[in-house]
Amino acid sequence: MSRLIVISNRVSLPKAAGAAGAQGGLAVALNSALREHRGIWFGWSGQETAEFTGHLDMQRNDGVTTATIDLEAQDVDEYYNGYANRTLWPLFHYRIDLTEYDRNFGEGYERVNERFADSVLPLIEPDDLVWVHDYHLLPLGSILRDKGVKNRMGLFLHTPWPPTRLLASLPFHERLVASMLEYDVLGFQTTEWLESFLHYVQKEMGLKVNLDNSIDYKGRRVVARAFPIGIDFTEFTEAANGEEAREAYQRLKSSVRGRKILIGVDRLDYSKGLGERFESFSRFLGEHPHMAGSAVLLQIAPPSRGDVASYQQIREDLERKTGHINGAHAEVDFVPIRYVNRGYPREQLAGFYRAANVGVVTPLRDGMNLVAKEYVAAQDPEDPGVLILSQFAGSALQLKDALLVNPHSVEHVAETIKQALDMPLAERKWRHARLLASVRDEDVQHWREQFVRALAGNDKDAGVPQTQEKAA
Ligand SMILES: O=P(O)(O)OC[C@H]1O[C@H](O[C@H]2O[C@H](CO)[C@@H](O)[C@H](O)[C@H]2O)[C@H](O)[C@@H](O)[C@@H]1O
Ligand SMILES: O=c1ccn([C@@H]2O[C@H](COP(=O)(O)OP(=O)(O)O)[C@@H](O)[C@H]2O)c(=O)[nH]1
Repeated sequence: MSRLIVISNRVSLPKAAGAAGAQGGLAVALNSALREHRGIWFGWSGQETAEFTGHLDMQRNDGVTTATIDLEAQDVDEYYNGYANRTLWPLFHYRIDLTEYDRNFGEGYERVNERFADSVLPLIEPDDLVWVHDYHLLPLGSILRDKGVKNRMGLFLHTPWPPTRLLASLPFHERLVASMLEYDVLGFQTTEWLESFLHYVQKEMGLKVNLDNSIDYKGRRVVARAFPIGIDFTEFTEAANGEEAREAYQRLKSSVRGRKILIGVDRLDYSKGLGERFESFSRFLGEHPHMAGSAVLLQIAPPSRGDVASYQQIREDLERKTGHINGAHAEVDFVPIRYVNRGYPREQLAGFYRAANVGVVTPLRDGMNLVAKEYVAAQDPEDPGVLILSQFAGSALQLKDALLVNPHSVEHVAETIKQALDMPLAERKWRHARLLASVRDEDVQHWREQFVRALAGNDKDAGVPQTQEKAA
């Protein structure tokens, strides 16, 4: 079996992990994938230095070998806060109004991708498979090719891929996409993002897409497929049955004194639709006065990317909105929205999910959304909660038995909250059983095996998830 070199923007180091839960779905998925596979995980340490040295910090923790570099402040500013999170992230989440185009960001992005390439190069051996992750590193494969790397290389994009007309607003978009065609495998979360990508290469680059969705480019064949990411189902269900989860469950249950619980768990990001969610809950409370006082929304929202202005703005907006809604609906012994700006370890989250009657996952756009899958995995099958899920999350293509909503429609989400709280046990059970089968069968191991098989070049039909195929 070939060794795997995994490269992502950030590597989650147990020692440097900081606030629990702030790491997001990518780190969670890669940690569990790498524990299964021999190899190295390379990326940024998350630390800033005065000057870039290229020093590699190698560590072995919990069965995973990591190699990290520090970046200098200007790199972090222009590459991570700049091009990655002020240009590509909003654009890929259809927020052209928040997308900033700044020449320095583009230069910083290219400089850091070069630095990544130079630093990881000595670690790559001839038979290694190189697996690059996400929008931070789209041109890395092409830079490595220029430096003589002949290995099989793949890219997995964790975010949506935008429609062609949106992407065309990005200066030098052709160059960016052409650089991606130096990979051997391009993986997307869903068939929807895959189709957008293929549309772009046909319409903007005039390339032909073969029947198996491969593209012939400069004498090489690039395979493009959907590989929906999953959770580590076994690990998560074990956590959900553990002592820490039980304590968290009790703590939450006893604090609400018989009221129904709705739960949201999201990085504090404008793509997660938190403002619309709070409005919907407020509308529900206003429309059903007899139920006001009998349901609580617990929103866990660890701060994310706090140096970026749009994230500071959404934080302020949500604080104002929560204060306003709580002021309007609170009683002396009851506050309807518990808004918590900190992260929790997943063992505790599992207990909170299990205690909640309704999981509210309503992003305006999301590559996948692992919280939706974790909520399902944490339920008691004999008395499960109900998942309300945005039709614009990648996970909606698999979790079709959730209550699918349009998160922009406050009316629709408010009605769906009522439907979820009123749902009879029999319906809750059959919906949950189907959701659970999908979360269990298309887990993170399945995702990794499918991608690595395609990367190794010995698959014929890998990567087309059964449930998504039916939807397409
Ligand atoms: O590293 P950060 O800037 O703190 O952000 C955390 C991660 O956010 C994004 O996660 C995506 O990956 C998830 C797993 O595939 C997926 O479920 C979710 O829909 C995506 O938004 C980002 O893409 C990652 O690179 C970040 O690490
Ligand atoms: O307090 C928290 C909040 C989130 N998470 C984890 O962060 C991940 C979020 O992944 P998701 O795909 O939902 O969204 P992303 O943040 O990657 O956009 C999930 O595994 C959550 O369990 C966590 O461990 N603690």
